[in-house]
Amino acid sequence: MKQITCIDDLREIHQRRVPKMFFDYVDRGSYAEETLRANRDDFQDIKFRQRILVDISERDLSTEIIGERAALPLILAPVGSTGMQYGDGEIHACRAAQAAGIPYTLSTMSICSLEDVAANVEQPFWFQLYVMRDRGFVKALIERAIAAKCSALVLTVDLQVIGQRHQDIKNGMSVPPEIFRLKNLIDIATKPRWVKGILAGKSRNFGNIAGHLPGSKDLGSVSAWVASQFDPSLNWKDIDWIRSIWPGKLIIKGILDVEDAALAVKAGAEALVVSNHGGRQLDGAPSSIEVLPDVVDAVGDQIEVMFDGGIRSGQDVMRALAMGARSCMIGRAYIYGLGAFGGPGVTKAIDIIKNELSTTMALCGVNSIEEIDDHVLAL
Ligand SMILES: Cc1cc2nc3c(=O)[nH]c(=O)nc-3n(C[C@H](O)[C@H](O)[C@H](O)COP(=O)(O)O)c2cc1C
Ligand SMILES: CCCCCCCCCCC(=O)C(=O)O
Repeated sequence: MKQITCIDDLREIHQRRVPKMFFDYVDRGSYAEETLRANRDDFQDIKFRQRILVDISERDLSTEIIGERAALPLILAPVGSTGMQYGDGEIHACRAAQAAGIPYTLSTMSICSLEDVAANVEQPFWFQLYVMRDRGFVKALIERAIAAKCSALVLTVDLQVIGQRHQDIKNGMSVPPEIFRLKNLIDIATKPRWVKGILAGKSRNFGNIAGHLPGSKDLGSVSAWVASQFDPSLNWKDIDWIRSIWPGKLIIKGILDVEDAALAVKAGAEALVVSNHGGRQLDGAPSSIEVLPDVVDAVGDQIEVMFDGGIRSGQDVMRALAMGARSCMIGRAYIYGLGAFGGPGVTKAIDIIKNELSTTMALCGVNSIEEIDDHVLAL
């Protein structure tokens, strides 16, 4: 892996090794992908102030994330269908995160179930919740997260309807995926490593939501399935209901508006994630980094503000921290590593970002995460 020097290298290998329908599901965004592009482009407008002759010999990248010590200000974001990128992908990713000393978030839409992951890792992980129409099922799901000793609940609030991903429709990325389409079969035949990895995995279907998947005869579009299952009536009052079941830390993910940020504070969440779902939902929404400073100004002293969207380097993490985020989630960056090499690829992605962050801190003359604020930026 010596030749791999950046997240883009992992992306390239992921693209070569994983069938196109699964790679595109990760890589692409919704509609015209304006927000997907903005997430990346807007980072590039943020420039650093180089500082020299500062003693930067003792740099410390550790920090606190919702009251727990973490080796880095980094969290692996919830990513649905991770186990389709690499067999038992959720377990590999969670192990890599824990070895690196950072939190891992298991998606409701994971392939490995809560129980599979809990049985195969050593420390608690976070669970991400989608609220479905069947509230009895949602309650049971939260209770499963409690039984699995999850240490935080991440409630995702920006996907009660799904933004259309054109490429997924063209590729037959339906529920379940149309792998038996001739084009997909031919593609899969050229990806023996992926097949081997998938066959080595034990989990094959969406482990958390068994009973809510369509039968093979009702094969349908992702949007039709989401419309039939996800609860579009979800609103702020439901937070109390979730709180009545979940006694632990609650993080609200998918905030892009200062008024919503204030409501998240009022709802008593421990943290919020400024996120546009990686440009996969409301196309035409601003990039996450564009709205971050306003959210931090409005609520940053009342709630822990986390950030995601477009992070592909330690420089991007530094930019988000400088703009007021306390920690960052990464989605595609670690999935590219997983698709390329399994667990070691996730470790590689985390290491790349860690080393880039460390070097960027040094060149900006800072020694600790707590020291990072807008003084590191050339404004
Ligand atoms: C393939 C894929 C699947 C995702 N699935 C989920 C999910 O199940 N739950 C969720 O809250 N967010 C999900 N997200 C959004 C991520 O948690 C995160 O917000 C996003 O990936 C951040 O942008 P980035 O990929 O540019 O880092 C998904 C993202 C990707 C790329
Ligand atoms: C077979 C394709 C799986 C589709 C699952 C659809 C649900 C979407 C939830 C995952 C997610 O958040 C995302 O951005 O994708």
